[in-house]
Amino acid sequence: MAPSPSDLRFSPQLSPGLVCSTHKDAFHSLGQPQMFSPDTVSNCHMGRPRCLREDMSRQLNIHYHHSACACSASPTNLTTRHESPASSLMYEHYPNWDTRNAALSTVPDDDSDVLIECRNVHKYFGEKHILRGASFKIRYGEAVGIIGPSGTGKSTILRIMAGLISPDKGEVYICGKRRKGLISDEGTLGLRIGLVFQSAALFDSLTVEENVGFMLYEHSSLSKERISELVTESLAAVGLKGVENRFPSELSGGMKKRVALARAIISDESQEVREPEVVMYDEPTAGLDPIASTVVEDLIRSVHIKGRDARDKPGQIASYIVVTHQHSTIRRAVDRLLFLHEGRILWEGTTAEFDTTTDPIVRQFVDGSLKGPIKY
Ligand SMILES: Nc1ncnc2c1ncn2[C@@H]1O[C@H](COP(=O)(O)OP(=O)(O)OP(=O)(O)O)[C@@H](O)[C@H]1O
Repeated sequence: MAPSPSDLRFSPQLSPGLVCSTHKDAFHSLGQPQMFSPDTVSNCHMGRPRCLREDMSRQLNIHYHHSACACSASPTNLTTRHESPASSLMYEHYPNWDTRNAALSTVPDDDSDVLIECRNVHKYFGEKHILRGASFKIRYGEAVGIIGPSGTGKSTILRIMAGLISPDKGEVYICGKRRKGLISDEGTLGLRIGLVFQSAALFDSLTVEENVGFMLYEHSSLSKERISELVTESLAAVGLKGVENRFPSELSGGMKKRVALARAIISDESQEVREPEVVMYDEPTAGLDPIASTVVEDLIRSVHIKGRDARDKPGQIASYIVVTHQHSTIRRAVDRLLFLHEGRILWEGTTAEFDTTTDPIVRQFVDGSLKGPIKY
């Protein structure tokens, strides 16, 4: 039954044109205080009160533009959280946003949780046309696997999403905003992206502590002591203790992967706004024995927002993407799969659908059969 106005326990006054920084949607108040039920309010991934969805608003008989959703935060609430006026919050995240036209945004309502989108991405290496129109979306809260035959461009698409290389054609959108250059060329896009390389890519001449805290030592205003504490916390989250002073050469392969993960998840607490984070793992279990693989697969799950880390605290990673060839990793560490073939997404579905698909190419991959359309 739809709640009646008497069920509503608080009534923040909405500010015309205020943008929900999570979903880039805007609402226009109708010149009157609007009523919201606490039931409709939850925290978005930026830690801010989250949008009301359109269906909920209909139920509550709240009127606003049909394609927009309403951020339930009051200006006061936002001011308190971010120490900036609500209006400047909007410009901080969406400097080109036109408040008059905000509700006419073409961003569809059901794409409001898309963190990364690749649209028709192409990449050449010399004469080789590797990516040939890869298009897909990564949504908030997802655990996505990218699979497919060798050399089809899986690592390349990760590096493009991470902003390490540019596409030759097509676009990458980060939280709805088009990425224009490489990660080093641009300021914040509202999302942190971590890439954990297959090799772990640790600096051999630096200790574990220096490796994990590298970005903070280089770029944050935090004290050395505080960074050291954060490094210890980050290592604890991946189940490592007392290894701060070791060098990478003194670690096993599985430990190196954990250290690389700790480096990906450490966050700069001196930043005013904590952005959500997507972590990408390039073959995280390659070269590990089956038990070490299981440990890493569970670790990947544990630092996700739907998991609990080694300290039994909720994970911080909004979404993650795993490139893998390992069937155990496909089944244990991800929920949705993208099958990349000849530079395009040929198939996508859940891990359960992967097992039952009749697509001949994907089927051959599932079965590991030599018979089928894929020839080596
Ligand atoms: N920097 C580069 N310069 C030239 N060629 C490259 C470069 N990076 C990748 N390639 C080529 O692009 C193709 C795709 O490479 P990529 O590593 O993305 O494939 P993959 O699907 O991840 O393969 P695998 O499953 O074997 O790891 C390969 O032929 C590779 O040799």
